[in-house]
Amino acid sequence: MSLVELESHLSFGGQQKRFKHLSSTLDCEMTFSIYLPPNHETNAYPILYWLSGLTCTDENFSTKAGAQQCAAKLGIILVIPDTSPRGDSVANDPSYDLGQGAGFYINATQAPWQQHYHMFDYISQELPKLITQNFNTNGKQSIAGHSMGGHGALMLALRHPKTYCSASAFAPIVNPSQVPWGQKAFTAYLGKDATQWQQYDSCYLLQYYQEKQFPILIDQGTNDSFLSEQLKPDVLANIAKQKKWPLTLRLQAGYDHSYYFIASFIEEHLAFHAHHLNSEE
Ligand SMILES: N[C@@H](CCC(=O)N[C@@H](CS)C(=O)NCC(=O)O)C(=O)O
Repeated sequence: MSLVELESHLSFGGQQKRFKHLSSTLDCEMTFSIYLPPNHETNAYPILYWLSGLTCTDENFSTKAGAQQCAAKLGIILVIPDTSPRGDSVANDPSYDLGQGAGFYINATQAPWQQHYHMFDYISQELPKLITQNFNTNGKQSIAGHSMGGHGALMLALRHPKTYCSASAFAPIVNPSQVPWGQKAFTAYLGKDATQWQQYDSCYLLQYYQEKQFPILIDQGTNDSFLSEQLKPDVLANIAKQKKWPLTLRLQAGYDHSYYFIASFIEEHLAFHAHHLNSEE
C-alpha cells in the first residue's frame, strides 16, 4: 500500500512527517503523523502509538504535546493516527462526540456507521503493517492516548495480549459502557445490546483478563471538568488492585483536560514506555 508524503519537518535532529494513504479497512483515505528519531534510517527503533481524543486529528498531538525532543533522546518512533474515518462520503453527526473525530477505536456494526467505522482493526492491524513495511523499526511497540484515545490505548492493549510492551493514558475513559460519552457512541455504533459493548470496555476487559500482565501508567488532572462524569479512573484502579495488576494511577493536582496537561507529563510517559520497550522480556 503506497504512502503519499504531505509534510516533512526537521525536529530535534529527527523528522516529523505526515502521510496519507488509502485504507482498505476504513474504505477511505486516511492521514497519519509520524516522528522518526535521528538516525532512524540506520537504527531500528521501537514504536509508541498515540491515540488522540474527541475532535482531534493526527495533528493535535504532534503540534501541542511537545513529545519530539524526548522521543529523539530516547529513540522512540511516534505514530499518531487520526481519530476516525474521514471524508464527504463517510457517515457523520453534527455533535462533537459522534461520527468523524469520534471513532472510539471500535468496529461499528450498525447503520450508517458500519461501512467505514472500523478503527479497532485499523489501529491494531492495517496501520502497524503499513508502518513496519515503510519504516525501519525493531518490532517492539507500546500504546498511549488521551481521553477517548486513553480508552483506545488501554482497551486495545487489553484486547491484544503480548502485542504492546506497556500502555499509558492521560485522562482516559476507562469504563465507557457506564458513562455518557461511551453510552452515546456505543449505542450508535454497536446497537442497544450492552453485552456487545463489553469487548470495548477496559474495566470489563481488565476484570476478566487472564493473559500476561503488562504495565499501565495513568495520569489524571484533578481540575479536569470531565473527571467525575466521564472518566472515573478509580474504577479501573480498584479492579487493578484486586487483580494485583501493575497499574499506577497518578492524580495530578490542579491540571485540566487540555494538551497543557499532556505536555507537562509526556516526558514521563515516554520514559515509562522506553523502559519497557527496551527491557529484555
Ligand atoms: N471543547 C473540547 C471538547 C472535546 C475535548 O475536550 N477534546 C479533547 C479530547 S477529549 C481534545 O483533545 N481536544 C483537542 C485539543 O485540545 O487540541 C473541544 O472541542 O476540543
